[in-house]
Amino acid sequence: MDAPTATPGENATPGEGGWFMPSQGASARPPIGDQDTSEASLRVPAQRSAPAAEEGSPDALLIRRTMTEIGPDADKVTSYFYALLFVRHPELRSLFPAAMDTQRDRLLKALLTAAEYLDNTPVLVDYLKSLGRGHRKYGTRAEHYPAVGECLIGALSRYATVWNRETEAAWVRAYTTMSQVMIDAAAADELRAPAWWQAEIVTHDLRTRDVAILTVRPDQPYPFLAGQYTSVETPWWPRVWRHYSFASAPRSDGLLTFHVKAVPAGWVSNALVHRARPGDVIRLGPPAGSMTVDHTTDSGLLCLGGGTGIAPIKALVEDVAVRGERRPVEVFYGARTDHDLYDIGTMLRLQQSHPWLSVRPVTDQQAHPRLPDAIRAYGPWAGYDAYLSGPPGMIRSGIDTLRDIGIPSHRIRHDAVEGLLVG
Ligand SMILES: NC(=O)C1=CN([C@@H]2O[C@H](COP(=O)(O)OP(=O)(O)OC[C@H]3O[C@@H](n4cnc5c(N)ncnc54)[C@H](O)[C@@H]3O)[C@@H](O)[C@H]2O)C=CC1
Repeated sequence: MDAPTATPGENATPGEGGWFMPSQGASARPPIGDQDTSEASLRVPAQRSAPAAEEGSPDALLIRRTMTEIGPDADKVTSYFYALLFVRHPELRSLFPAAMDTQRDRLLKALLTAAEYLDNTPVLVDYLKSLGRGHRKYGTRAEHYPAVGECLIGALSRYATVWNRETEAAWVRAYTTMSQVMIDAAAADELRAPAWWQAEIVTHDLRTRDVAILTVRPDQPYPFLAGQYTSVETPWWPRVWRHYSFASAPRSDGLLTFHVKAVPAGWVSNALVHRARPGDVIRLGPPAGSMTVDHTTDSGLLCLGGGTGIAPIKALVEDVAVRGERRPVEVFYGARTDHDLYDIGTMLRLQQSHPWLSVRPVTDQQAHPRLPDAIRAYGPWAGYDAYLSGPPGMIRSGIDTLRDIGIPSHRIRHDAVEGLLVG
């Protein structure tokens, strides 16, 4: 779930949620969890404030009212939805992971996103197109959408306080329109890209006890932009997908790099860090995300990368270097301790090669994060575009700090953080 945000990481980047979304993940990613949380959470249209409850088209008001009503029963609605789906359409069960526990909150998150942006067509359409393309890797087909819609409405109608013909009609209209955008986007994507890529692990470099840098070779060309992320499925957890940002700009040899941190309950991350070896083959979904460099300007880039969040920041730096641009790029690389600065050597080498780049490591002091605040000691930052990547808390406080020092919201880019979406 990726959206138009100018503000996401299992190094994971923020998360993908779906109407119909076979992926697991604890909540709130991006931290969203496996970091599972991590990955899940971040990807949503961030940086826009939610409309006031009373604003909007009649359908949007009805849909938001249902969402508010079912809020306290969100878990029950989701469980009931999947129960209906698998009883009425048992053929769809195989599209989902064996363990559904972590999958369940995805549906509601996607609904919340859609409900929030119902009247913001460009945002919603971009979001749904990305979702539609991303669903191809699950084996989702056009004929599955009506089945999902029927069970969704069955679950909502059971738990909404007010459910009448008007409410149902609003949901049917909204679901029909939205699912058609997803179906069309998937069909268009089918003409130009595979549903997924196989990628062989060529190197596996364990940098700390729990962070590994993996380089993989896709089986066919994999077009993407620096700053984007993809979803990854390992052979050990079929149909469980997690998001990871690309840690390099596109390379002439076609190889892709990921930084992965194993986190408690992070199935995919743990497998990638502790089990994966060169020769193993993983699957990749399509690229997504809008935290990319605007090459139509020469503004400076102020980049904050926390922990494995340094991965897409490194890709952005490489992107600027490849283009031969000489715009100032200032990177603040945050970590809990010096030991956690697992890629500082690479960043300092980049700094040595590029006079326009400065890299400043920032470590916590007595367990207190110093990352967003550290930028106050430098600057001025007028004229800079800001890029944030790391844990959700860092992104949130980074946004506050950046706004506080006068960087307007439209110049702050990051993958989506779940909390920002609903908040
Ligand atoms: N595109 C993205 O946004 C990406 C996000 N990530 C996410 O980054 C995270 C990395 O995890 P770790 O390496 O364990 O990071 P970590 O928990 O060790 O923290 C990294 C840095 O962020 C700071 N930080 C953490 N929480 C903060 C808060 N509430 N306020 C201010 N600063 C805070 C820490 O002080 C440290 O400098 C994961 O959640 C991962 O999903 C990873 C890759 C890409």
